[in-house]
Formats: sequence, C-alpha cells, structure tokens
Amino acid sequence: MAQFSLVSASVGLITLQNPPVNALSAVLRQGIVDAVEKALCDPKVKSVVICGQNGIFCGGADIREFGTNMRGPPLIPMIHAIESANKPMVAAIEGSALGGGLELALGCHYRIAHSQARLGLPEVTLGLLPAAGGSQRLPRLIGVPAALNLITTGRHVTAAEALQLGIVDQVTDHNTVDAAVKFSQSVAGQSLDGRRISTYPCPVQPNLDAFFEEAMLKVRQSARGAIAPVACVQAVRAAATLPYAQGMKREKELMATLFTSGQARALQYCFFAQRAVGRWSTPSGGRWDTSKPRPVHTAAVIGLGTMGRGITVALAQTGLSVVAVETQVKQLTEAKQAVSGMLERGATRRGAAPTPDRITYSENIQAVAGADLVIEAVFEDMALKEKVFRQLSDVCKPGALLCTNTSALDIDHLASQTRNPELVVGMHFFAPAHVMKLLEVVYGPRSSSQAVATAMQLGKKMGKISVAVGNCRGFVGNRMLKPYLEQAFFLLEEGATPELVDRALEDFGFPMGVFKVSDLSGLDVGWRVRKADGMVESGLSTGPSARIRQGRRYSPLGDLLCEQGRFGQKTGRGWYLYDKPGGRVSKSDPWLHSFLEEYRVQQGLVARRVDQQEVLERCLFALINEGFQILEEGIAAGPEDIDAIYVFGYGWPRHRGGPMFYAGMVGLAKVMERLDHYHQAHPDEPSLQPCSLLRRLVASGKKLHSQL
Ligand SMILES: C[C@H](O)[C@H](C)C(=O)SCCNC(=O)CCNC(=O)[C@H](O)C(C)(C)COP(=O)([O-])OP(=O)([O-])OC[C@H]1O[C@@H](n2cnc3c(N)ncnc32)[C@H](O)[C@@H]1OP(=O)([O-])[O-]
Repeated sequence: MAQFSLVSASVGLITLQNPPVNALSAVLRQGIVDAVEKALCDPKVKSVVICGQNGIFCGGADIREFGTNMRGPPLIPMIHAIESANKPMVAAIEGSALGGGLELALGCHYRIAHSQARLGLPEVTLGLLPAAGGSQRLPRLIGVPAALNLITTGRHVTAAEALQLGIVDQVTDHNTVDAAVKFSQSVAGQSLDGRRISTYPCPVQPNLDAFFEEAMLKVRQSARGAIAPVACVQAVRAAATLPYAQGMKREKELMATLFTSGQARALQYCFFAQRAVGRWSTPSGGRWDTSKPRPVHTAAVIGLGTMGRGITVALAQTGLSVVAVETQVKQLTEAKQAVSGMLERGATRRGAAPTPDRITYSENIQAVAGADLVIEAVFEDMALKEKVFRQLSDVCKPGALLCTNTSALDIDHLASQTRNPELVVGMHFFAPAHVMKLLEVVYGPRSSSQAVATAMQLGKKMGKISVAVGNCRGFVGNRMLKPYLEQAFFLLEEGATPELVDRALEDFGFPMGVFKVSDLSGLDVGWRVRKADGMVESGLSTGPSARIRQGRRYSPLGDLLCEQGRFGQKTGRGWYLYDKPGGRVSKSDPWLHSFLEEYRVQQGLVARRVDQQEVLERCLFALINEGFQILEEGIAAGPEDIDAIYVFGYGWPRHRGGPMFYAGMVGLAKVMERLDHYHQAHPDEPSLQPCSLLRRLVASGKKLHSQL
C-alpha cells in the first residue's frame, strides 16, 4: 500500500510500502493513485515527495503478477497523473529504482538519489521492455545512445553515473527523504512546464537510420535468438522518430509481442529459480531455514593452479582473510603475481580502487591451521587429494570445514580420509572461478547440514549462485554433460561435422558449440579422465569392440585426436584449426574432415545426412534425460536446481529457461517420444532410453513446472 503524510507543514510524503522491494503490485498501485489524489487536493500541500519503505525505492512491476489477470490501476495513467500534476513531484531514490520503479521516478518532475542507490531498466532480462513509458521518456531525457545502452542491456547504473547521464538531479550522502523534502520546498510554486519529460523532444540522433541499423546488428548478434533486445531497439527507435503519444502506442504494441512469449516466461522463471536454489534441502533432512552456518573469518586455499588462483581471488574480493598454500615454490611465486593482477583488473572493471588484499601465501600446509574453512584445489587426482585431506584433518583446528573443488570425484571417499567426515563438502567452482557465477555445493551422506549451510552462505558472499547437490560421479552439471558430449561424438561418426553440430547448438543460443568448447578447454582434459577410467585403447582396432566399452557404444574419436597431439587451441589444432598454438580464431580443418571420412570407412560406417533438428534432439534430450534421472535419484532437489546450474554454469541460453524448463516447453511427451525413436535406432546408447521418472510424468500428464 502507499502511506500519505504531511511533513514540514507543506510537503506531502508518499511512502511505497510493499516489502521486500516495494514491487508495484495492484494494491500498491491503487495506494499510489489514492495518495497522489490526496496530495493534489490538500491545499496545505505545496510539493510532494515519493519514497520507498525499508531503504529501497521500488523494484519495478510485481513480476509475480505476470501471467495472472492484472487487477488494479495500470501503471501508465498513474505515471501520467504524476507527471501532469500542478505541484512538484520529487522522487527520493534509495536502494534500487528499477523497471517500473524508475519509470515511476521518470514521471516525477525531479529525482534525488542516495549515493549508494542503483537505477536501471532491466526489463530486457525478463524478456520484456520498459512498458510504462521508460522506452519513450529515457531517450528524451538522456539521448538515444545512452538510453539504448541501458534499455538493451538492462544494466544498473550507480547514482553517480545517473547524475552524469542526467537521470537524477541531485545525489546525497545523507538522508535521501530529508534531501528530497528540502529540494521540493525549494521548487514549490515554480513552473513545471520544463519538467515533464514526455513533452521533451527527443534529442536528434545524427545518421539515425545508420545508427539504428548498426545497433540492431549488434543486438541481434549478442542476443543469440532472444527477441526482447530486438524489441527494445525498435521501441527506442520509436522514441527517436515519433511523437510521444505514437511512441507510447508503439511501446505497447512491442510489449504485447513479448509479454506472453515463451522467452519471457523462461526468463522470469530463471529470475525466480536463481533465488529458489537458496532455499535448499538435502535427502537427510537438512534445510536452508533450519541449518545455522558456521562463521568464516579466515578461508584457505590449497593448490594455486588456475582454479586455486581464481578461488583465492573470489575469496579475497569478499574481504575475507585468505591463506593461500602452494608447496611448489615456482608455482607459488607465479600464483602471487597472477592473483594480484586478477585483483587489480577486477577492481578496475568495477571502477573501484584496489583494496589491499588480506592474502597470506605459504608453501607449508601448516599455515592453514587457523582457518575456519579450507578449499582443496590440487590436481584432479584422487590419491593426491586423499593425501591432502589426511593432512588437513591433522592440521586444521576443530570445526574447520574441509572442502574440495573436485569436478567429479567422490566427496564421501575424501571425507573418509578425515576424522570428521561431517565437516567435508564439495565446493565445485567453474573456470574462471573468480568470474563464473555457479557454485555446486556437494554434500556426501555424512556431510552435516551445518557444513552445507556454511558453504552455501560463503558461496553467496562470493557472489556465486550456490546450488546444493548430491554426491555422484560428475555431481549434476558434469554428469549431464557426459551424454550430451557422447551424442555429439556419435553424430560425427554418423555423418555430421563439428561445424554442423556447433552451428545447431549456437543457433539454439549457446555461446559456443560443443566442439569449440572442447578446443577451448582442451581435448586432453577429457582424455585424461577416460584413460583413468580405462576407456582408452591405444590405436584403433577395427573389430566390433573398437567402439564398445562396458557394453555400451563408445566413440574413440577424441582419443585418436589426442594421440595425434590435437588438444585444441593450446596446440593450434583440435576439432578446428587455429593460426597458432593458443590461437582463438577457429577455422574448418580439411584434415579433420578427411580423418572423419577415413575413420568411417575403416569402421564400416556409412555417412548419412544429419540435420540440425537431430543434433538438438540427440544432444539436448540425452542431457535432459540424465536430468530426470538425477531428479529421480534425489541428487538434485528440484528442476530449478538443474536449470540454474545449466544457465549459470554451462551457457544454456537464459531465454530458454534451462534444460528442464525447456523440456516442459517442448512437451515431456514429445521429448520421450523422440528419445524412444533414437533409442530404437541406437539400442547400444542407454542415455537415449527415457528414464522411468520421465515415463511416469508423461503417463500421469503431470508437469515439472507449474508455469507450463
Ligand atoms: C512495467 C515495467 O516496465 C516492467 C514490466 C517491470 O518493471 S518488470 C520488473 C523490473 N524489475 C526488475 O527486474 C527488478 C528485479 N529485482 C531485482 O533486481 C532485485 O530483487 C533487487 C530489487 C535489486 C533487490 O535485490 P536483493 O538481492 O536485495 O533481493 P532479491 O533476493 O533479489 O529479492 C528479494 C525478494 O523480492 C522478490 N522480488 C524482487 N524483485 C521483484 C519484483 N519486481 N516483483 C516481484 N518480486 C520481486 C525476489 O523474488 C525475492 O523473493 P524470493 O524469490 O526470494 O521469494
């Protein structure tokens, strides 16, 4: 609701009250309409200030109302009533003014922001566009280029940048409401004609057509199939070329094309899924709201290779004291330089002054004796990790959490190397660890819920999206990746090329196709794992066993490339060709194509035409099927956990909602039918056989997601 009060004898104060973010629900909108009317009718009121309760102005339209039949007064006339008022309306912006919240502030005649406030029009991240006049007012206020950047990226700006752009009129370090009240008194009685943004002409954009053609090209390239950014460009173009009333009509038309789209539902699902994963639970009964995390003041990292350095940086950026241990002196020296460089670059990127880090380095594991939590990040070798955990169990203080960054190894086995297995959890970071948002917090059967809560909270403090998952080979993300990769290899054997497979996945919305990713991360990474699993046979026999391992189809293609030193970008050759070792620009490699042809002949395989649809169904449905298996085993508590993992850790396109949400969009029956079809054609590929949970859901007609 909205509270009206008279302050300083002549200022009407309207306070938005809808915790936690004062989202513009139907009730709040009605409250604002009533309060504005009261303020304009009260002769004692000479000026009006609008503020938000709980130190936040307004988080925008109430996203939870989308998809329901909208009640209450619409936003646009409400904002027009504020703008056309004959008394000065001043927005006091603290915390956030986002989406409809900023649009409300743009309807005011003046805007005062606290120096810590952040403002923005993030609608595009929800598959929408600013639909309460923001796409028409912002270009008129700050010009087309700046408005286009904010609206197509959805990025938040600081109060300082907002002042510099002209979005706000004043920034204060003191009490924002007091500053706004004072400001409103200073403008009481003055003409408001020049303060109504909708009456401003839009600043002329030189070479308008060329400007928007270039803008549209750039947006389409980065959108990778998302429709909202394209509509945002069209809306801003309307502001630059049409009178306000017609521009508003165009804004409404464009919003209508987005509001009910599957992409908007997928993006809004991601918004809530990202928050839902924080409400974790484990099969042993541990829960987010009943498990108290242990305080962590000092964290330690063991092993300063690429991952250990990234984890050290991410920890240091939270302000924690960090003990970084590396037993190899040369590696330790290199790590020190690398970490300080990463911290400096991070501070520059954030526009912040580099803060002195609180990292102490040591080559002696004894240095972690006082740490509250230790993250082991040594080489991915179980024997080495076992040794480290035995040492940590002896060295660390009682109650210290022992975490491992392993990407697939058995957490519970490592826990068995320690005196307190309940204090052992996995903290699986994704490279680069100081950049990637995802953190898998892996609990074993003996991990205490307090250990899980502590790791989840530390992850959040590090700016990660922490997802609690169970202990199995590959946990959730990498376990689902395995069938996805296998199908891609099988498709090469059957007639596809790396270019075709990658193009299909990139057209779907992945930033990079599976073979480009393999070249980037290095083919030798998977090769090492397969060798450790005893799957690799040197050379290539042509018998039937050449492509069978443990009774199921296996493709030795990756092994054969590795035997020839084709590790990808690092060697200049892999699935693609690069101009030099370490090169980044991939080119088709004629050698690879003839190698595939020779391989197929040697293996008695007849190449057939593979189309993009089959690539998507074979790769994505196999991945999704594994996701259902994971849900059935309780390794992930719900589909949101899996979707968040893939959106924030594996480049799954957000506008497709995540693999499990996407399965719901396609239709579970369709997914099952296609898997059955491919499994009949390839009975030696169990990952194509629909798992029983998928079959049960299809048989019962139940959905995984209520929104679908
Ligand atoms: C017409 C107009 O043109 C268009 C059409 C629109 O306006 S569309 C809407 C545009 N607005 C946005 O995109 C802003 C989205 N929100 C945020 O960016 C952040 O929330 C925040 C404001 C920066 C605060 O961050 P936080 O870290 O302090 O808390 P939180 O954990 O994020 O959020 C705290 C709780 O509030 C919930 N919540 C946040 N914003 C909400 C919103 N706009 N509507 C409904 N619920 C919201 C959120 O789900 C969580 O609840 P739960 O899920 O845990 O139960």
